[in-house]
Amino acid sequence: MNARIVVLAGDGIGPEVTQEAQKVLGAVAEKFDHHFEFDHQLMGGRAIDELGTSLPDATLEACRTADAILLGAVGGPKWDNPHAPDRPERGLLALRKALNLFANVRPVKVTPQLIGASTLKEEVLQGVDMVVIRELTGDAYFGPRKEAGEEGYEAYDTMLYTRPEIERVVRLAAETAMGRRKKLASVDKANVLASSRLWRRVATQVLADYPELEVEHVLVDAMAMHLIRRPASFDVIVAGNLFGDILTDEASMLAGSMGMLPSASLGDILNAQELPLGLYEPIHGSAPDIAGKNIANPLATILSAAMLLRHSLGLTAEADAVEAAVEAVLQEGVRTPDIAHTGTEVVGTQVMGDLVVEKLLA
Ligand SMILES: NC(=O)c1ccc[n+]([C@@H]2O[C@H](COP(=O)([O-])OP(=O)(O)OC[C@H]3O[C@@H](n4cnc5c(N)ncnc54)[C@H](O)[C@@H]3O)[C@@H](O)[C@H]2O)c1
Ligand SMILES: CC(C)[C@H](C(=O)O)[C@@H](O)C(=O)O
Ligand SMILES: [Mg+2]
Repeated sequence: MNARIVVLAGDGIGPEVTQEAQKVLGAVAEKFDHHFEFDHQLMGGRAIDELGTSLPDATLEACRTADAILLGAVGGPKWDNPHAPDRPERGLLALRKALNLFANVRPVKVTPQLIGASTLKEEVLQGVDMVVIRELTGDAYFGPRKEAGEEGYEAYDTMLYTRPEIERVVRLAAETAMGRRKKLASVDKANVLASSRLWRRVATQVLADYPELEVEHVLVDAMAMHLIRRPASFDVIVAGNLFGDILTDEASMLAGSMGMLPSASLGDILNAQELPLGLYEPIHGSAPDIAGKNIANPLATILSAAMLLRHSLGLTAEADAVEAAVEAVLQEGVRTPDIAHTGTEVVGTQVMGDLVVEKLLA
């Protein structure tokens, strides 16, 4: 097949990890006889530096017309000035919103080979295999906001959800659970927040259509605890934008590192007539502390590329092959520093990418 993949490398380790994912996608094209065009576009901090805006019009247009989008990460201390007119992260939020990518799918799977990389006990990690579906275009991220300004007294961000916003993401989570172990946990803070009470009411109504599902409503603070106490008991978790953001960084440590969790940001896939345009990105950020050192773990981005193959290009065998190649490399005890433990061989970002390619082409 022919596909145009927009690559938004971004800032910090973004270019380092997307380079490895592109290498792997190139190997997929070679092995399976596809033609992928990689269309590099500016977004985030570099776009502010070069074009004065975090999401240039040309980038948005290239994304809209692409078959899929692969993103590294944006942001960093260079652009942290609170008085600057634009921020790298704003471009990412604007892109998600413009493409109506309301569901951020974040699978959390503990590979047996990585249990040693975690600080948690083996019996807690055994069998962890969940999908967190994070709502991505609502909540405090997009509600009415007031910045304080230099001498400002107050500032606020409003947690705003509407019924349709909750309905569509909960339905997507329910359908996902129906195709898995039929368990769904919906996260909210309904004991305190009005938006969460609406979330719980709407979720309950939607889930009435799925009597086969085993449903639990969990308060977000308790969820933070349950995630490390009984992670294997979760199948699909659905949460609002902010709670989902925080809980998945926590959940990444079940898998061993932030460098292991991929994600797919999708729109209305339940009613789609054709393969959906999606944005695929690791859940981690631009990791300024390790940028430019060739030590970042590229696997989250490589696994995001596998999700891209599966969801936006419909290439299931190819996606499986990438995931199998990653597993094979881990099986051999090769690790980037973030997931290294006793008895493993430590390699850099580029060698990790090369080894995945090698396994893929073997
Ligand atoms: N999607 C995105 O573009 C995205 C996501 C999260 C954060 N950010 C931005 O990134 C910047 C840095 O944020 P942060 O430091 O809080 O979070 P971060 O995710 O960049 O880093 C947190 C910690 O995890 C480590 N880490 C992250 N990815 C790694 C990888 N692939 N391999 C090995 N270690 C890895 C980092 O070294 C750091 O110690 C901020 O500007 C933030 O807004 C962007
Ligand atoms: C950088 C930031 C806007 C982003 C978010 O909060 O959505 C990040 O943390 C993520 O998880 O993708
Ligand atoms: Mg995050």
